[in-house]
Amino acid sequence: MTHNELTWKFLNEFDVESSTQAQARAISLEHGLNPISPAVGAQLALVAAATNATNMIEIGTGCGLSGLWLLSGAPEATLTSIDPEFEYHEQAREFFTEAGFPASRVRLITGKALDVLPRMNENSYDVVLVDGDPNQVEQNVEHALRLVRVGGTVLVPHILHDGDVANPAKRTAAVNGLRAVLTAAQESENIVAALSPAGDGLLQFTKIS
Ligand SMILES: C[S@@+](CC[C@H](N)C(=O)[O-])C[C@H]1O[C@@H](n2cnc3c(N)ncnc32)[C@H](O)[C@@H]1O
Repeated sequence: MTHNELTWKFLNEFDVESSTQAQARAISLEHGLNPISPAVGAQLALVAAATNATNMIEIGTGCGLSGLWLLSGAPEATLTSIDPEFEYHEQAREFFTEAGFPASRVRLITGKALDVLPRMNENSYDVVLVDGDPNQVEQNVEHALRLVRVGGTVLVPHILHDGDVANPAKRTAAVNGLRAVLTAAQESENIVAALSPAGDGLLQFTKIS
C-alpha cells in the first residue's frame, strides 16, 4: 500500500460505530445505498455538537445511518429527514427508535427534496446535510444555503464522487454539478468552506452572512 492509501485507510477506520450504526450500515449496503463513512459520520456528529444544534435537516435519509450520526452529536435536537423511499424510512425509524431517539424528534418526510424543500422555513436550521440525488446536488445546496441560519453549517458528503471530480476526463452531469458546487463554495463571500478527504470527500461550509 502507498503512504496515501495507508493514511486514508487509517483515517476511515479510526471512528468506531455503535451497534445500531453498524446495523444501519449493513442494511444500507444491502439496499445498494452508498452510506457515509465512519469518518464522515464522526465529522457530522462534531458539527452537530459544535453548532449546539437544536434543528437539523437531512436530504437523503437512506436507512438512517447519517441521521444516527447527526443525532449522536446533538441528542436533544430535532431532525427532519427527506427521502422518496418509504421503505427506507420504515427501516430508518426502527434504527432511530433502537438508538433511543423518540419519534417526536425525528420527522421523516417521504418525498423528493425539490418538492419538499421550498416549503421549509429559511434561516431555521443549525445543520443541513445534502446527501440525496447526486444529479440534483446544485439545487439541493442552493436550498441548503437558504435554510441554514447564519452560524449554521451545510455538509455535502460524497462531493468527490469516488475520485471522479478530480479526473478531468469525467464529465457526467452529476460530476459537473459537484464541481460547480465546489467552485461556488470557493467563490462565495457569504460562507466559510472547507473540503475534507474523509470518505469520498466532505464539503462543509458555514454561513457567515
Ligand atoms: C447516498 S444515499 C443516502 C445515504 C444516507 N445519507 C446515509 O449516509 O446513511 C442517497 C439517498 O437519497 C435518496 N434520494 C434519491 N433521490 C432523492 C430526492 N429527489 N430527494 C431526496 N432524496 C433522494 C435515495 O433514496 C437514497 O436514500
